[in-house]
Amino acid sequence: MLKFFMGDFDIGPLSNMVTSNSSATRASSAPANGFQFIQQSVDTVAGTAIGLFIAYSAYKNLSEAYRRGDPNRKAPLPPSPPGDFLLGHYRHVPENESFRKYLEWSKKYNSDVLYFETFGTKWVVLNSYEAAHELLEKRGRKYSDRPRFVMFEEMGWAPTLTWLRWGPQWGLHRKVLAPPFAKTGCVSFQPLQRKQAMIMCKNLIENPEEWMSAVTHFAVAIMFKIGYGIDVDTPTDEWVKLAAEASEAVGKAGAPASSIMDRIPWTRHLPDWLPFMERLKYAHENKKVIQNITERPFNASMSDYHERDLDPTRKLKECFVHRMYHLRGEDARRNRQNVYYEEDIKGGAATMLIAGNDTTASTLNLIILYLTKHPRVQRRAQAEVDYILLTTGVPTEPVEDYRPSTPAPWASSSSNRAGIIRLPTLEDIPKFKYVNLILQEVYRINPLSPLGIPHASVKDSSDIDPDGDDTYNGMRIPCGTIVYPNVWAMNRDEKRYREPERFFPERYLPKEEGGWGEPLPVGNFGFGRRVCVGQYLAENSLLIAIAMMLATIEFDLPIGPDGNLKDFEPQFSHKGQSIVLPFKVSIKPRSPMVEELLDRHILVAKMAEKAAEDGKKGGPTPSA
Ligand code: HEM
Repeated sequence: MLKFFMGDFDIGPLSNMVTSNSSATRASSAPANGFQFIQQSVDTVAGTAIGLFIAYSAYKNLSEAYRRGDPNRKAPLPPSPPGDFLLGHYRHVPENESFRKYLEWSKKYNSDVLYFETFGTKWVVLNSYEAAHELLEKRGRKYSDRPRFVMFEEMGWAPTLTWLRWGPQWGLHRKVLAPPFAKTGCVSFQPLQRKQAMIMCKNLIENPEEWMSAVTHFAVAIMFKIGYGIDVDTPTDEWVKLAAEASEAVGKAGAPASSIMDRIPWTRHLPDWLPFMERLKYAHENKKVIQNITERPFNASMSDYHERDLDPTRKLKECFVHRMYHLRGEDARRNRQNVYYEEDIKGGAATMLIAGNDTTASTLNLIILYLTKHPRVQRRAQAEVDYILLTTGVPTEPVEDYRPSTPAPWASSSSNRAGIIRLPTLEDIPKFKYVNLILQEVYRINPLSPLGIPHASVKDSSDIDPDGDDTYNGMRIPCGTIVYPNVWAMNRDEKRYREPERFFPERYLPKEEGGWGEPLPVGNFGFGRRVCVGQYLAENSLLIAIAMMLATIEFDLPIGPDGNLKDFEPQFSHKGQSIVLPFKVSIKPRSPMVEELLDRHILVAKMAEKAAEDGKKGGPTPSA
């Protein structure tokens, strides 16, 4: 039976079935001896098969009619590859790297929008920027829902903005979380980001073997401070471990809303030891990790809050949890209704942590990979940083080497040819044009969420169709369909990008500056009304971190056993997020001076932070 449901549907000639059906009718009235029992069983199976065949034919005819676009019916569905009876496309969409398969089908069926269905769960994949822009951005209100993330529910998530369905609770969370991370709002976090960037560079230089921990620490320390007011001092801190475990649990959970539980929700009640329920087992095994990351930092932050609230000499921290509790207290004092419950505060802080730390760290890992593998790009970016640090101006033409007259070869001990005497600041960031192009090229070639986080369509007051179905380029998108933007495919679209597999940051420069004038990549932070809340915060973190690394560090290929530089083929994981797996890299300070420079600046930054925190008691400022 199982094989029947899972396998391709093939029921045999119709004449056999008619015969079997009539014998089924006869057998039902016959006395049951051994032989008749067998015959009865055979007939029952045959009868069931006929019933299923009729149901299947009806299903097929109906869906064919939809596909053809019967003029009396609605527009046809977008094209889709053949599927199985009942299970539809479930078995046909690969669990790993499905974004590649979707692009392949998009070319095969010559359509940028593809349609899939499993047990009544419908989804479309948008393989072009044009489709994503039209549906998710221009018709954003209709496409701002999320599907139910049944697997994540099984993992035990508190209400988090990322997974919330479209509605008042989503609106409330977004209203609270978005303003502090808006372009202007997140300026207040910049001193913290710069301090952590300097600490990261120092850790990279001191312990190059553990370079990935230094990067993780950078991202975790920022999010813990912003969310909970907790200082995460070193890469070996227990909070880093906790955050890394949670990131791994989410990262390996598979693409959001793609498990069998998401497609067929009742399967969540099946035993998790069944062979096809591995992802349910995974959800159960990782429940504790999700519980830890949601509860433990929150409890620590709350006990700090209560201590400070009772002590008139101490100021509350400028963090999300303290700010939200302070506002709750204010509401209570003024007899105002408070709509943000403790669960919401807990969920909001956990959202920031999970959505913000791993994404930033994984992007930095990719940056280090591409800088290491492309020394020409690294040299050009360093030249830009050197120029800006020394002249405080912006290069008027491409700087390949800030001191072209110095004949030192790249990767020599004298790589700090410009002899920098200061470190990048946040005011410098807008001037780092080439550094920003490197970041854009990393977004394009390796989007962290190749299929984004799925949206879903809802009924909208502007709908023409009474069922809330929508039409795009003559194709019908039924109401309630899950929508995946294939960001990976969009950023490899040959109509937009020449040689899409090549890492070439100059492609975005205008033609008169020697570039190809190509558009910046799209979709790395999502689309429309669900676009990433933390985009500006993340970009500020990334740009100051990259600039700080370029100013102080030289990345090179690792040294092989023969003493020469050894090139390598990076390995990636595409389970959930697309990340690069650990690799070896040679990390050296650009000059002995940079370590001292880092030490001095870190000390100054810590003192400034302490002074701000020890200010007189009062609630956190509204922008915190
Ligand atoms: C490089 C870093 C990051 C990347 C690549 C990234 C990517 C994304 C993507 C693809 C989405 C889905 C958007 C959509 O559905 O259309 C998203 C949503 C979200 N991101 Fe980020 N993100 C990053 C950093 C951050 C940070 C630092 C925060 C912290 C505040 C954050 C908070 C969120 C939240 C709360 C959502 C859900 C928004 C909603 O559903 O309404 N992200 N992000």
